[in-house]
Amino acid sequence: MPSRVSPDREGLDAQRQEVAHALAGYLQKKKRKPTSEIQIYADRIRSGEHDDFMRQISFALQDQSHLIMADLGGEPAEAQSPEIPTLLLMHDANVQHKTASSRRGQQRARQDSNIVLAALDQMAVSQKEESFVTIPEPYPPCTAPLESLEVIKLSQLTTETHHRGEALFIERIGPLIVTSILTLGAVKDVDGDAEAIEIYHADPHLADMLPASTLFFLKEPFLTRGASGKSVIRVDHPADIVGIDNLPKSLSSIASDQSATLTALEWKEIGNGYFTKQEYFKAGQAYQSALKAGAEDKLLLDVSRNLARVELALGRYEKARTNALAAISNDESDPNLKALDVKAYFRAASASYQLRHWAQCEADLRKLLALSPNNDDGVRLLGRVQARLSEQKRGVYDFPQLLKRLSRQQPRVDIADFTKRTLIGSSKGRGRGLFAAEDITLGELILVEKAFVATFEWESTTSSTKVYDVRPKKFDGFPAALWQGTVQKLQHTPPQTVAEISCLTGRYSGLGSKTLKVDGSQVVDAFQIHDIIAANAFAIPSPAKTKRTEAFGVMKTILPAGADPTKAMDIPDNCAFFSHASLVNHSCLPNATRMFIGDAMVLRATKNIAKGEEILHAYVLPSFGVTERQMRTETVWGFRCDCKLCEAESEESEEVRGRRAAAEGEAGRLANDIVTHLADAAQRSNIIRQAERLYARLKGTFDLALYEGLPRAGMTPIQAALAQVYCLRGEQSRCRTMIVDAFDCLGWTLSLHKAGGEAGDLLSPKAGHQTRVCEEMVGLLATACRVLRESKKDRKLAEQMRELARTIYIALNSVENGIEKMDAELDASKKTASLPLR
Ligand SMILES: C[S@@+](CC[C@H](N)C(=O)[O-])C[C@H]1O[C@@H](n2cnc3c(N)ncnc32)[C@H](O)[C@@H]1O
Repeated sequence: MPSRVSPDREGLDAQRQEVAHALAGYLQKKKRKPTSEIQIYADRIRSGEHDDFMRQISFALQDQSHLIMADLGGEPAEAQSPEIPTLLLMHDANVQHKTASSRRGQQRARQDSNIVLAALDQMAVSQKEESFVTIPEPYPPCTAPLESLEVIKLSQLTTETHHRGEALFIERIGPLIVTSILTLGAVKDVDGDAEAIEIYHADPHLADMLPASTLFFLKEPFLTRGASGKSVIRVDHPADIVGIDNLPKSLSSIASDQSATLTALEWKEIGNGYFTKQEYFKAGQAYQSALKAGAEDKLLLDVSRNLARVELALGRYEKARTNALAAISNDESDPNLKALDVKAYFRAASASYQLRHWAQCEADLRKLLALSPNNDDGVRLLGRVQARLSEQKRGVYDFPQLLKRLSRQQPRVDIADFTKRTLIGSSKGRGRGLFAAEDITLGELILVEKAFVATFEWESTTSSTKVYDVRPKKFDGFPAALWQGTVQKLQHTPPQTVAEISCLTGRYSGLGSKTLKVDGSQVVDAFQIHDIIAANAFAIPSPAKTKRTEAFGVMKTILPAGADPTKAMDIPDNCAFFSHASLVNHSCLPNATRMFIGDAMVLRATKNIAKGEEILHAYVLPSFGVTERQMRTETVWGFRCDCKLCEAESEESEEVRGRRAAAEGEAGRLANDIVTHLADAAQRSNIIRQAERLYARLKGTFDLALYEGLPRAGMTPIQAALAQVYCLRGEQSRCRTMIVDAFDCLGWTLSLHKAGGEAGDLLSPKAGHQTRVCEEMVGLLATACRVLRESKKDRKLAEQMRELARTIYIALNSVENGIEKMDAELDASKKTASLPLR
């Protein structure tokens, strides 16, 4: 039985049998009589139905299926298949979705508030138990102003219908229950008819925005089956909810409540009371009411300044800046007003800093310091913003210091982006891409970017959530907190940034890059953001892992997020997404490599890149075989790579690829043993001969004409191990030959004959194809340095190898931390030192 399932049609029949067999085997092993549903499910697989998620079932099972199969053959199986329950959930979700769709357009039954409220708790429990959310067929947010919609009652709603051109005017009743990324509640209309409501990506202050008994509008409502299987009104787009605070003038009579009876001063006092209690949302509402009540002159300035402070606390930086500027009197004759202007400028500057508008922040601070040159807060913030401006301009960062400051409490960095070395352009067959705006040398920074949103597993219980997506009928893990955080942040983001992010690739294009403010809210299409995240999110290591770069060894590059199709639910819990870096396209022969420091991505050149060349990194590591690489890129990102490496590998027969995979596995294991016990291995000729035979066997699997100029990465571990052994045995010539050969296999020409002008001159990419640098190169160069030091005339060359190793180390790690270990080992006893090359 093959351990990997090939996705082509031909193999499907055999796979179907295998999966059905595996499922039956699993049940047999568990001595469980198949429930009728499982039986039906297995039968359907067997008979060829369900082809659409056949592949997923295979993927889900493939890791376990060999164990299950072994079990059927009488071998004791160690693991049980955790995927079976997932398969069954997927099956249920499918059935429920089909049932719901068949009810489209049916009349809704009238319900009493008590019935709906009684069901609410039960709905929350079942949602928690199942703990997955369904993504329906995407539908757009309402872009029509409220005034243009016809108000309807709950009784007019029909099932599985989007009520376009209509709006509900409803009252919230009972509690709001937050489960994963959705908030459950209940509403009733003027007739006392009630219904449950499910709000996705709700504003974190929803309970304050819509306290119980508050009336609000819901634009273009959608009645559907909820997560619990019961009927609910589902709200996916936050802007579809319009509170009566936000009503357009023509409808404002609805909101004529007690706000008219209090004075602006009274509202300000109420706001201050809330502010003292740190109830910022309510404080903000009270200050808004003070403005509506006609605050004037000094009161207007005070309220605006206070509102700016509240908006800063709520993370609504654009509004914070607008209010701070509205609070400036420009009256320098009155020392009190002047002092208050200093405060307002500081709030404006703080908002600009958070918006990452560095030049604007500096300008705000200059105005502040003109009024009060020694203002401590102003001077301090000016220092920070000048550091950001310098990072943005020069791309100089104190990476070791940034790493040192990272912790679970502080996983984000305070830095500016450095993107000016790249330009957005069109990449043939790949959509948009990033291109070098100037020549970039191996090891240099290409870009540094802080994530638009980053989420860390310990910050949220919903960092990843199981999701059933009705479009591909796919049940998978999804970085739900990142999705929710992004939808929420976009509500309060300047339109230009919203447009930039909305331009990113996603299967469903929704509103595209159109930015719209309707009824006081930024309209964000939650489904569009879902698909953008699916195609553009990156998995990021936790700070603890990032700090491991301080040890000698190169941090593992982690694949971009998006469910790995070979492992359902295998999604990383720390995720981020970047507006600029997301534009980098894939190649198995990349010229860039990335690493993360907290929530920042650092992209470096792994070869010399000429101005105008496209920047490419590997979404999937080239060390996977071509079948696996293409299956991954197709499933997650919807494209098939057509690089030279994929082309060459595709031309090879299955037999050759299989032979190579087997030899690579054996060679990798032996190389690992050798470098772990290097001194011992160097003494044992039989091990050396075995390694040499394996090396030759592996080499023999490559057709050199087909691989002309292309890397053969699988050879590196055994070559590196042999180079070290030769070095330790004093076999200088063989060691040099092996190192040069190893570089050749990686796609580089390394000159080990005479010192060049610069260390970099000794290494050049082979003609024809792009190449990449990898961690093993550092070890190979260190071995080269050691072997060259043995000969007096090669001392200069030895030091150049060391320098080259350092350049590559930094290209891969971004920090020098840890390289000193290599230096120390090189300087220690020449004979006994061993380098950790793994
Ligand atoms: C992270 S985005 C990269 C930016 C994207 N090209 C754009 O225009 O927004 C990933 C998407 O780019 C495209 N892409 C990336 N690398 C590609 C490649 N080697 N060949 C074809 N399409 C590619 C695919 O559409 C993929 O889903």
